[in-house]
Parts: sequence; structure tokens; C-alpha cells
Amino acid sequence: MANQDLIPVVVNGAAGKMGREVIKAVAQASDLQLVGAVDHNPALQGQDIGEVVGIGPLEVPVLADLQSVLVLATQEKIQGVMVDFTHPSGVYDNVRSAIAYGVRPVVGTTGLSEQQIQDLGDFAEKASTGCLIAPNFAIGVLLMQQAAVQACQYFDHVEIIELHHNQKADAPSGTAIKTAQMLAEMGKTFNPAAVEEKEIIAGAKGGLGPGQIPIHSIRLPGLIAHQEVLFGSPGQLYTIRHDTTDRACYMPGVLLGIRKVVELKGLVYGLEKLL
Ligand SMILES: NC(=O)C1=CN([C@@H]2O[C@H](COP(=O)(O)OP(=O)(O)OC[C@H]3O[C@@H](n4cnc5c(N)ncnc54)[C@H](OP(=O)(O)O)[C@@H]3O)[C@@H](O)[C@H]2O)C=CC1
Ligand SMILES: O=C(O)C1=N[C@H](C(=O)O)C[C@H](O)C1
Repeated sequence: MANQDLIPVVVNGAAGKMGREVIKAVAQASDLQLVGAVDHNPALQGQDIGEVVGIGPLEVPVLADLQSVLVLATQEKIQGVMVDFTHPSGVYDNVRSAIAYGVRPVVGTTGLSEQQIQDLGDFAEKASTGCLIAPNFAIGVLLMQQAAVQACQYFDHVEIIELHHNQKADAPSGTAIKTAQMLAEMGKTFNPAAVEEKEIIAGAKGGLGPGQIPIHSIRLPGLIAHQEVLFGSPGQLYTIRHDTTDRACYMPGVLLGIRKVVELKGLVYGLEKLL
């Protein structure tokens, strides 16, 4: 039986690495009510998501059909929220569906193009619905980005290295792209060439992100999520590094996003805008 004063939450990608953490965090939050768990893993259909993530029954079955679960989030007094940690291939359609059903998306899934984010913003605007897309929910990453923005005023040379587990579908990471975007927005031209360069092996110098800032992606088992922003000038190197050692680090940001998205009108890209 739903409590009408709680924010109804649907978790999409509920059985994934991030989805499992979100289920636990939502189940423990006294102002939120888990009303749906979506995952397309056929082996888990109909199973209680609480049992799946190891916290005991929550009386919420894992279902594959997002739209039928979204309906559950529209039946309460307070507008529902869909948290999405799925896959770059499905996230755009998931967000469109949530908005169409009047459910507010909180999106951690990366891999959306700039054009797709723009389209979703237009769609949210037309529907007068809040939507949050955040490539990273960890406070340490947001602080790293702020430090990088400050540092780039004093350094003309910068490159980004991101390191992730080898199950990651997209490269570079959404966080690395967002970091480069924030530096590019400072309006500087970075990395003036010192000599004429030739790439002997294609890709050796990384891919060029926003602001022509090189981004290097490493994928290895044993890693979780890590990023370095390296600034150089004659005689010094300034490196800012963030390491994720447990996916629990994202949960305070995800819960903040859920609580804030219900007050938003339109799309916000980046959790730093809600701090
Ligand atoms: N913003 C942030 O702070 C963070 C963002 N991420 C991003 O979140 C996303 C998910 O990461 P992670 O949890 O590690 O990935 P996982 O692969 O562990 O989990 C994704 C889950 O979603 C399921 N799934 C995939 N597509 C769909 C779909 N269309 N509908 C329903 N379920 C689906 C998968 O099922 P199956 O395995 O059967 O395919 C899987 O259970 C990635 O894009 C990642 O980059 C990750 C960490 C932090
Ligand atoms: O896939 C991951 O794991 C992560 N993805 C996000 C990204 O692409 O930036 C956030 C974090 O780096 C973990």
C-alpha cells in the first residue's frame, strides 16, 4: 500500500551494478517509496528486487516492461521519479517514455550525445517536467571538476585520463566529456602545439573532446572509475585525481537528485547545478 506523502521511485536497470546500490539507498530513505524495478535480464523476471539485491523482500517484482512500471509511479499524489542506470543504447527512449508518462527522470546512464540531451531538454520543457541528467553523482568528482575549472585559468595545457572497469560500454566516459566541456566553456584555447606532431599509431594521443582537449580512456578489470586531469606548464605538473573505490559514493548524489528533480522545470545537465 503506497504512502501518499512519499516520492514514488522506479529504478530502471535495477539489477545492474548501479541499480542494486540505488535499490538499497531508496529502500532506506524514509521520504521515498520504491514502486517499481525494471531490468531486462530474463533470469530475474518476477523475482523480488529486495531479494535480488540481498536486503530481504520489498514486495517489488523485477519487470522488463518499463511503460507498465511507469504507470505505477503516476498513481500517487506526488509525481513519480524514474532513476535510470541502464545502457547508452536505451537511455534516450527510456527518458522520453518517462517524460511522456509524467514521471521525472534522474539519469546516470552515460553515452547520450549533445543532440540527444538537447532534444530531451526540449521534450521536458514542452511537458513542463523536471529532468536531471548527471554523468557523475559523486561529490568528489564534482569537486575535481571545480578545481579543474579554477586551474585552467592559470594553465594553457591540459589533458584528461579516465580509467574504468572493462564492462563499460562507452568511451570516453560521460564524466571526462563533461569535464572537458566545463574547461572549454572558460573560452580559452588549450594545448597550442609546440612542435609539428605525427601520430605513428592512430589514437596514441587520445580522442579530442570539447575544447580540443585530449581524452585518454583505459579499460581494465580491477578498475572501478577513476579520472585524472593533468595540467602542465614549464617546470611544473598539476594533477587532480579522483578514485571511486565503492559505488556507494554515488548514492548521496542520486538521493539528492531524486529530491531536487521534483522541484525542477525543464532539464538540468550536471548535479553541480543542484548543490
Ligand atoms: N552518473 C553516474 O554517477 C554513474 C553512471 N554510470 C553509468 O550508468 C550506466 C549503468 O552502469 P552499470 O550499473 O555499471 O551497468 P550494468 O551493466 O551493471 O547495469 C545495467 C543494468 O541495466 C540493464 N539494462 C540494460 N539496458 C536496459 C534497458 N534498455 N532496460 C532495462 N534494463 C536494461 C542491464 O541488464 P543486462 O545486464 O541483462 O544487459 C543491467 O542489469 C552506464 O552508462 C554507466 O556509465 C555508472 C556509474 C556512475
Ligand atoms: O561506467 C561507469 O562505471 C561510470 N560511468 C560514468 C561515466 O561514464 O562518467 C560515471 C563514472 O565514471 C562510472
